Amino acid sequence: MLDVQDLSKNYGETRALEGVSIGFEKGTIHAVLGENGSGKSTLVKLLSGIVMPSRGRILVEGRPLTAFTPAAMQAAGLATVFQEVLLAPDRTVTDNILLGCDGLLKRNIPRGRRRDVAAEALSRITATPIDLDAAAGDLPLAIRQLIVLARALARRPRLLILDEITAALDFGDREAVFRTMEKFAADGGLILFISHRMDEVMRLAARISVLRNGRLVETLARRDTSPDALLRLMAPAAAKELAHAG
Ligand SMILES: Nc1ncnc2c1ncn2[C@@H]1O[C@H](COP(=O)(O)OP(=O)(O)OP(=O)(O)O)[C@@H](O)[C@H]1O
Repeated sequence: MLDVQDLSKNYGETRALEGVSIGFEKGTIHAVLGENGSGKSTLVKLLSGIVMPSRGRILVEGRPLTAFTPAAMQAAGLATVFQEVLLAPDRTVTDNILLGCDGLLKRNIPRGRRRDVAAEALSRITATPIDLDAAAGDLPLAIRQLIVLARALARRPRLLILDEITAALDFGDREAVFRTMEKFAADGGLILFISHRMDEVMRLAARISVLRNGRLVETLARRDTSPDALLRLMAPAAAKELAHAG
């Protein structure tokens, strides 16, 4: 469904991503693991059209993308939820969920239906009651995180990129978000899941790609690996130290 081939990004002398090739399959939760600075955010930014690749290709359903802009990525069916919660603080929860939906979708939602569409998107990811008319900026971080996830889902993407989104969530909301992720994949979508948390990765991901120093170390099936083995792939030196300390 999504392939990156020889994908590279340089910032001056820094090789943030170097020759990374990964095939992502539909109906899968695919995790990308790596230490700070390993290139995870750079991969997400490339797939979101925020930065241009220095080299390499991105293919969706076998077709190489020719434009690298957020609009082009959205048109190809990708939606990203970023680590930093980006929303319009003075606008209502409803406005924020429908904000950025493409023009077509906006025109298709009559005024009176806007709140229903927003409520439906939120109900898919949380049982927490959220005031749809509140200014988004006045709400706690966890709620704001759910709003940006609801916004991504309202666009009905085929491919959802989740970049470290669970940190702010409490247990109940996190479980609700996991169930939504599993359903999204079961319905044939692809989730690219960026997380530091090994427990989340081992629980959710069917496939795992490990990055180190901007390079792909390996892509493997979860059933063929273990947290210890993944740690060794992510950071061989640290894993050795841990083993000695133990
Ligand atoms: N805009 C930039 N200008 C210069 N160097 C950058 C820029 N963005 C990232 N880098 C460098 O590229 C490398 C990869 O960074 P990246 O943010 O992709 O890693 P990461 O795995 O996402 O880390 P983190 O978990 O801290 O977000 C790092 O060495 C980083 O310092």
